[in-house]
Amino acid sequence: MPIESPAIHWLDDHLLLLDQRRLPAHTEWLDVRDAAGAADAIRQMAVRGAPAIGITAAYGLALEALRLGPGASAARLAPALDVLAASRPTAVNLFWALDRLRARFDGEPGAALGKRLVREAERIHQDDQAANQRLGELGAALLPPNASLYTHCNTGALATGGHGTALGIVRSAWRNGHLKMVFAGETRPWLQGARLTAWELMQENIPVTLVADSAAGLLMARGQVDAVVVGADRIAANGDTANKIGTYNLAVLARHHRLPFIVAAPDSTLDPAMENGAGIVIEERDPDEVRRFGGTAMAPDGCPVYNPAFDVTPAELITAIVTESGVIRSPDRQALADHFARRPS
Ligand SMILES: CSC[C@@H](O)[C@@H](O)C(=O)COP(=O)(O)O
Repeated sequence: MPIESPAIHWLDDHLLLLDQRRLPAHTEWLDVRDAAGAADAIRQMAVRGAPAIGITAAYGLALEALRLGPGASAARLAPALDVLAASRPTAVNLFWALDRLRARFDGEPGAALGKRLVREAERIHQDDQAANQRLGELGAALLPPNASLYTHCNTGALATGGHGTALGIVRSAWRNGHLKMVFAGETRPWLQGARLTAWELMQENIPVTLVADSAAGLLMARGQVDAVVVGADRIAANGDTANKIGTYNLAVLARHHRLPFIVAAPDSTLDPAMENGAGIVIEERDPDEVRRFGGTAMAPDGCPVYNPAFDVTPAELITAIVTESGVIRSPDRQALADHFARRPS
């Protein structure tokens, strides 16, 4: 049964992806037919956000197997796996999803292999939607009544059709009547918060106020924020968390103002093989993302630029990590190990 969601339409032999580089109001679809097309969509951020990247990579590999038909085999899929794995480095969900598909290589090759990969990709997508619902409810239960939240980047349902991760908590809090306001940081340089989060919340009449990233400190100092809620791209075994550039700044501010700093992510974002945040590869992107926006120059041509797409928040600044299988309070190596031991396999 093909899955239909707002931004990823799986149509058996191709994948339609809503192009997130544009304002969602200006809907444009990308028609992806193979693994190279899926990798391109991920690299260019036509599809973005850690869980959506994993889901798209899974469908991309399944598409490749369908394209190979009777010739599909582990050996012939190896180049497609490599292309997808090289698309973006930071979000672990990409590698986790490819591993889940690789685990289905054993068994009959050819068309049967294609069917197994399609089923696994659909399962990853469905599991993610269920995980979003659950973690949204668990996270909302941590908030005070009538909460004003600050969020960063876009962690929403736009890509996967789920509830969202940090925005899953926002949605659940809104449904429970516990949400007063969401401050959405615009998230320079790519402006995911301004373009996507603000749009997404406005569609559901959830109260949102867009702010420049640099306004966060004043808001907190003036008592207008009760908690900061963000997503994650990779969480190391000690709880250090990679997320969109600017997240670390918010965690430092939240600690100074004694505000809860909550990270929301599915279990697929936990990377027990990564000792700590120092080992996480931080993607660096095109300097022109900082120098220009759209067709407009924002800085002198040729101005040297440093454009890391993510940063790492040390675990000691995080109040809780919320996944679909539980809340990890005061995350550290032991708390993460306990979470892994407790969660259903
Ligand atoms: C959607 S889960 C959280 C993160 O993936 C999100 O905050 C983020 O950093 C996305 O980065 P992006 O570069 O837009 O893919």
